[in-house]
Amino acid sequence: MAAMTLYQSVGTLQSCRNNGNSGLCPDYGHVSFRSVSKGFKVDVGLLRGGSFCSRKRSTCVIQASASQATVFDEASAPSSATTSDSNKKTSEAALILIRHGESMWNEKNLFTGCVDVPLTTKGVEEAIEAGKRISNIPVDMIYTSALIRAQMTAMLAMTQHRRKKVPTIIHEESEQAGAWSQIFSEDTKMQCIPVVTAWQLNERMYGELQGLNKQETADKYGSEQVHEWRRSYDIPPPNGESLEMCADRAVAYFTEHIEPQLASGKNIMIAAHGNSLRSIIMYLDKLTSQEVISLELATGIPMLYIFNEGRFIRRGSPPAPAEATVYAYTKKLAQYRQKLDDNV
Ligand SMILES: O=C(O)[C@@H](CO)OP(=O)(O)O
Repeated sequence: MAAMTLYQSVGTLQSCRNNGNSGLCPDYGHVSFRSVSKGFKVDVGLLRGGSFCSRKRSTCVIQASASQATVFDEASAPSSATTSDSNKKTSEAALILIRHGESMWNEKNLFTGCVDVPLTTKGVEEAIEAGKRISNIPVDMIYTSALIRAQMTAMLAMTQHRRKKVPTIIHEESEQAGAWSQIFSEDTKMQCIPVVTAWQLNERMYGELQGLNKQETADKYGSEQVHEWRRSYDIPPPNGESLEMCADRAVAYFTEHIEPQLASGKNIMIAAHGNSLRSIIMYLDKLTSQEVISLELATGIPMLYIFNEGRFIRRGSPPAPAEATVYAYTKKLAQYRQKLDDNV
């Protein structure tokens, strides 16, 4: 597809429809809009990452290929942006969040929490599919929980990345582990992506619900009680962690370790869990303890944020390569993708 890529002239976002709200779209979900470029109309159909649409006077550049079109927002794009994986010239960086693919206990409908179970075949496929969605987005560092389902997801997703860097787990559990996993070639190091594993990103500890069947538990205690344990902000399951307690460690880890990397221009992927990611999204999107109740994350669907000038801008989930949709890349991300296309 590389040769088919073309840049059309700057167009103006003319209308944006979402629940009848012309010109103003929420940060979530898909929106459809039409863009009018000088002299000709372009119907670009679906747009993901509604933050692009939130400014009525936004201008966009349309990059079209035979299979898929991408759109990026000129207004938010620094002109000095480069196409390197890690851009030190601007503070913009990509943050990808992925909930692991289906695990063997998701399949059996068991409360899992911190029990360390692997992915199912479906989960493996979801992780690979997630990788295809982010295969054009730069990744300089990966953070995963200490649990195998998140680590499998990160590794499988990266097998699909077009840059073909190798995710390499950092072992710092002992001095010897660090020493024995050293790489002695600078060139090889440049082709590696460090993977940091952190227990703080683990799923919330589900206490005495771990290993119980979710349906049977709802039948026994009532679905309202079980929903409260599963989705409320501050009510913990018996001897387990509430979302608030989970946030105390997951969000603290994010702000202490991951945010500084983003601020230095590093593009980051985090592979973690339904509830540890809910707590991080609550922080990123400034959700209230009421709003977070209805936040549900699907397995294996990556979500992209742009970190710019200390702010997190939600961009939704990048489309799979086969999807005929338009995605609101930033200029920097569009240039990165273009560079990958040029090197094919
Ligand atoms: O069992 C778990 O650990 C979690 C995620 O699968 O369940 P829930 O959907 O209740 O957050």
